[in-house]
Amino acid sequence: MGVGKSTVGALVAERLGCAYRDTDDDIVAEQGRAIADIFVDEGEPVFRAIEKQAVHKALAEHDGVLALGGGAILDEDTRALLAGHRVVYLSMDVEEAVQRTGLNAARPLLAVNPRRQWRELMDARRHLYTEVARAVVATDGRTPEEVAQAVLDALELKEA
Ligand SMILES: Nc1ncnc2c1ncn2[C@@H]1O[C@H](COP(=O)(O)OP(=O)(O)OP(=O)(O)O)[C@@H](O)[C@H]1O
Ligand SMILES: O=C(O)C1=C[C@@H](O)[C@@H](O)[C@H](O)C1
Ligand SMILES: [Mg+2]
Repeated sequence: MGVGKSTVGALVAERLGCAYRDTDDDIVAEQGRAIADIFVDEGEPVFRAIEKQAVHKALAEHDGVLALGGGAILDEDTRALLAGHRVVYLSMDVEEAVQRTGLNAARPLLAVNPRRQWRELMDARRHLYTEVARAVVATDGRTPEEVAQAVLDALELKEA
């Protein structure tokens, strides 16, 4: 969460000359409300069901760079579907995470105690991110442009 999936995803797409899409944006557009509102109104399980559908739709329709929501990999079917794709896990340490996300209420799962909640989430998820990833790219101390270049290098892709 807040590692730069949207920022870096858009930059990578620009460099490759392909389309960029973000499943969080798809969900907001389709639902006509913010992600935080879906969490508050209906709870996380309903959000995850909406997210699963959005990710599967985007993977079927879209050809280019796709940024996923941070929790999309919690779903087993989604992880199986991702196995056929060049998945990049962007990583960062907790201090960088707190700096990038702050106390931003738009990220409901970090709204109360960001440092502790981020650590707990990562302890529960790290193995899943690693499992689906073809490449792991550390983002700490790197600008978004440097991260985008590291992604292209890790996937052995050339700029268009
Ligand atoms: N490499 C970087 N260095 C410093 N700041 C960054 C970097 N990448 C992104 N940021 C900043 O961190 C914040 C989060 O970035 P972004 O929204 O792209 O993350 P995200 O992974 O898409 O988050 P979410 O999980 O909420 O979708 C933004 O303010 C962005 O400008
Ligand atoms: O990591 C997560 O669980 C989330 C990440 C965001 O991209 C959003 O999908 C939402 O805030 C949940
Ligand atoms: Mg994002």
